[in-house]
Amino acid sequence: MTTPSAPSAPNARSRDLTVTEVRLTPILVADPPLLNTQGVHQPYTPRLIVEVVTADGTTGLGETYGDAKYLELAEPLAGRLVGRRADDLNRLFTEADDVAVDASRVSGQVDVGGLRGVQTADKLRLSVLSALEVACLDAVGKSLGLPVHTLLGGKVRDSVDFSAYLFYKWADHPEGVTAEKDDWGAAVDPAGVVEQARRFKERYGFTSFKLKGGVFAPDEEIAAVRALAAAFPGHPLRLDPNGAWSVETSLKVAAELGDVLEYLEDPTLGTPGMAEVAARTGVPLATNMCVTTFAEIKEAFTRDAVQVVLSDHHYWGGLRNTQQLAAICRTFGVGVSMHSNTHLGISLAAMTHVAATVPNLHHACDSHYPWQSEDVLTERLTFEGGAVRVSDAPGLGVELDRDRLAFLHRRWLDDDGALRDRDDAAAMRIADPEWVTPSVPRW
Ligand SMILES: O=C([O-])C(=O)C[C@H](O)[C@@H](O)C(=O)[O-]
Ligand SMILES: [Mg+2]
Repeated sequence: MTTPSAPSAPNARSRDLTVTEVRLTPILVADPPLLNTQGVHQPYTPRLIVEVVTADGTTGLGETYGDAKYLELAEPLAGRLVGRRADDLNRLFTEADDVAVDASRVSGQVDVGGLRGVQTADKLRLSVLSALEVACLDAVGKSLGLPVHTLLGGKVRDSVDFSAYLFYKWADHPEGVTAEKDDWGAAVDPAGVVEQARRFKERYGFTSFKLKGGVFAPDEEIAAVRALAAAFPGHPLRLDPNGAWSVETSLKVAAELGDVLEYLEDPTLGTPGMAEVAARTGVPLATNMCVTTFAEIKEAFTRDAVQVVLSDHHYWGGLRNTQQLAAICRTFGVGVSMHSNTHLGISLAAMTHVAATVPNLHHACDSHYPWQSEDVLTERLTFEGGAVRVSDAPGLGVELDRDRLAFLHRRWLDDDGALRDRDDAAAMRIADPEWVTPSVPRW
């Protein structure tokens, strides 16, 4: 018997995954005047771009929130990564618990900008670690010639469905505010929402629609969803007022729209309220506000408060935690979908890789990406038939455009600090000086 000759051993240097440098670049990216229950999006929103460089010369990319509270943590957490291998992630996450979080950043209350549930020290750390994890996985994948989904155990689908994320919006940011012009026009009534949906479908092929609600009185939003149902019969529809309604209002909306909604998202704030609504309606409830940490799962699932959890690798702490969340949901018979804040192509690529590995992802994912005219990639990701193809290229399969990154970083440097923290209520006060974040329930 002949012994097959051993495959040539990889050049050890070419596989040295020791992290030698982590580059953190805060940027400001253009954002249209999208309305939500707290106010309106700023003309530019902060994001943080992370580059992890390994000793073999590979650079991995990650992206997360860019507000000051995340930047403060990014430096010390990145420091923990330098000198460690990029595939030594479990220990990084464990040791990250020692990194102190400024107590003034942790209110224990619902996040003021971004509507992502309660603020905790752990969640702040995880929001930064997620970008480090994604950048490490990108670097490891590039170095080994493997796509990120393979590092996560392999894809179970070749493309990931996304839904159109409809917003009430103004045509322009308030007069006098420096902003990029967008070509979507205004959407402040049912006809405007239907027109926006039509354009989403034409441009990207989306076949399901989510309307961000909590902006107008519930009857107006019910009328908008009814108009969508009439214009797009049979298309899954969702409405998300970010907890702006009382239990009784939630039940009224559920009764009126029950025949056309795929699910109602965070109609009311908090697990007890969601549980009460869920007990009194057959319409499935989804959340990215009352289940946003592992600690919140037990109460919500045992009370049957939510039927779908919208995962988000940013605040859940990365792609592997997203898989763990999906496994817990599967155990409890709870559905999984995906939440999105304003994000760029690095995050869309990361979302697509992890979504491709989750067997029980039965709903189209949210993505703000179509609203972002700017990116830091050499090539934008595209939606075809409402879906993003899962890349089989090494790592995430995306490439950084350094000139674009430098341009968007320059914008951040030039800002006087007014835009470096997302604050939708402050942005609204420019148009309406009397505006205060509405107390909930608003209706
Ligand atoms: O599903 C959600 O709740 C969101 O996407 C929250 C976001 O912050 C959205 O409301 C926004 O960007 O205005
Ligand atoms: Mg939501």
